[in-house]
Amino acid sequence: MSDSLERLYLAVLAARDLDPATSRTARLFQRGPSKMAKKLAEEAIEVVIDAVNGDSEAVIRESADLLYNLTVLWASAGVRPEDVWREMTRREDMLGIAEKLPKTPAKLPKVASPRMASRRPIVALDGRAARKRH
Ligand SMILES: N=c1c2ncn([C@@H]3O[C@H](COP(=O)(O)OP(=O)(O)OP(=O)(O)O)[C@@H](O)[C@H]3O)c2ncn1[C@@H]1O[C@H](COP(=O)(O)O)[C@@H](O)[C@H]1O
Repeated sequence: MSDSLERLYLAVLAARDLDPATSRTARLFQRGPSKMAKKLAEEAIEVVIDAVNGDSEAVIRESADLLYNLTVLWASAGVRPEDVWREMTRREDMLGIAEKLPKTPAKLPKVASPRMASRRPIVALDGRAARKRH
């Protein structure tokens, strides 16, 4: 799946400077991040509605639209797909599955995953402490 997203991301980058009259992506870049964010939020809501209605075919279609709008917003924010994969790997190493880190270090597993055992321990900071570090 990441290959498809990476190909889409490159296509979005290539379309950014096309004619907004014929390219939806160029039009989104012309209208800016707030329009991109609005479209992404709309797609997320469409996925939610279709999932609640049990319409899995619609969930598939709207999820593809959601991922498209997400890659457009990534490109606009200067985020690359590999940046997101790296964060997901970091979480997977920390917790065994790619999920959000607990807010407090106390909830982190005592024993890191085998992959982490050989690495320098990552200390997960709560939001305040992390902000202070930068
Ligand atoms: N992968 C996509 C892609 N997925 C979804 N969409 C667009 O996103 C829309 C889904 O959003 P909506 O449901 O809001 O559709 P809509 O109601 O027509 O949108 P609005 O009228 O609200 O703007 C679809 O109708 C598609 O036009 C995409 N548009 C472009 N791409 C790819 O992006 C690249 C650049 O294409 P252009 O933007 O056409 O240059 C190419 O590789 C394309 O394949």
